[in-house]
Amino acid sequence: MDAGAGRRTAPTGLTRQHAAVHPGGYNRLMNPATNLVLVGPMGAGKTCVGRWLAERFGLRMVDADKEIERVAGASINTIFECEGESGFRTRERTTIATLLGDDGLVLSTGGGAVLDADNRRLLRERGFVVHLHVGVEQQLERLARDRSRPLLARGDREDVLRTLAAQRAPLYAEVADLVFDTNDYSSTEAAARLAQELDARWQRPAPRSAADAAGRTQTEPT
Ligand SMILES: Nc1ncnc2c1ncn2[C@@H]1O[C@H](COP(=O)(O)OP(=O)(O)OP(=O)(O)O)[C@@H](O)[C@H]1O
Ligand SMILES: O=C(O)C1=C[C@@H](O)[C@@H](O)[C@H](O)C1
Ligand SMILES: [Mg+2]
Repeated sequence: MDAGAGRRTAPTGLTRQHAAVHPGGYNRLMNPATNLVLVGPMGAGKTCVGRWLAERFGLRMVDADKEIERVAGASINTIFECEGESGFRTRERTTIATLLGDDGLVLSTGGGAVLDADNRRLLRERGFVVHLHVGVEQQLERLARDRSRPLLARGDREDVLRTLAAQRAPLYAEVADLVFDTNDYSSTEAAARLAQELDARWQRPAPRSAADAAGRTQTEPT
């Protein structure tokens, strides 16, 4: 379900920028990370918008949830059943740390990745972090037919989503360099508008040359 499902007419677009100074000393507005990290609630579009942005910016798309499933050889539902949420969170922490060892990524995180303080620190250190926002009403529409998110099976969906939103809002705010509200856009519109914002605001370094990537300087003999 996509293509503008449940859109309202008034475009709200952007957003807010986070003017905090990074622990490393530089202003977050000039954060020169080579990785783009997407955080936000379930159904914000981290996975589908991430794919589009990776293509647009020539980056490698990685999705933490999918990587966890690949490594475990099991679905997120099964991991929750067998190991509980805490087992899933342990896997999530390891996976994010491993993935962020690399450069030139779009990393789409799971909705609860920000719960862990080590994850929050690493996301900020290793990426330009975009908080994709979505409100609970839109989440309910976008995820109406979804059965792959175990937290949504824990009770009344709206109650669950409102509780998670209240708990997590300060954590998303803590890590975000940029906040982008997706409520009024289809996933492709959101991706295109966010890409424009990133062109203006993300001071990403030039891509490494093939020689750099291979660990040589250009003057060395081949
Ligand atoms: N802007 C949008 N408008 C309408 N539908 C959308 C939008 N963004 C995402 N969707 C739809 O919502 C569903 C969930 O999207 P997606 O999987 O990208 O969310 P997510 O942020 O990655 O969630 P999670 O945290 O659970 O991984 C998909 O069916 C997707 O097509
Ligand atoms: O919001 C959450 O805590 C989750 C979101 C999904 O992306 C998955 O990571 C998992 O279903 C948990
Ligand atoms: Mg996702």
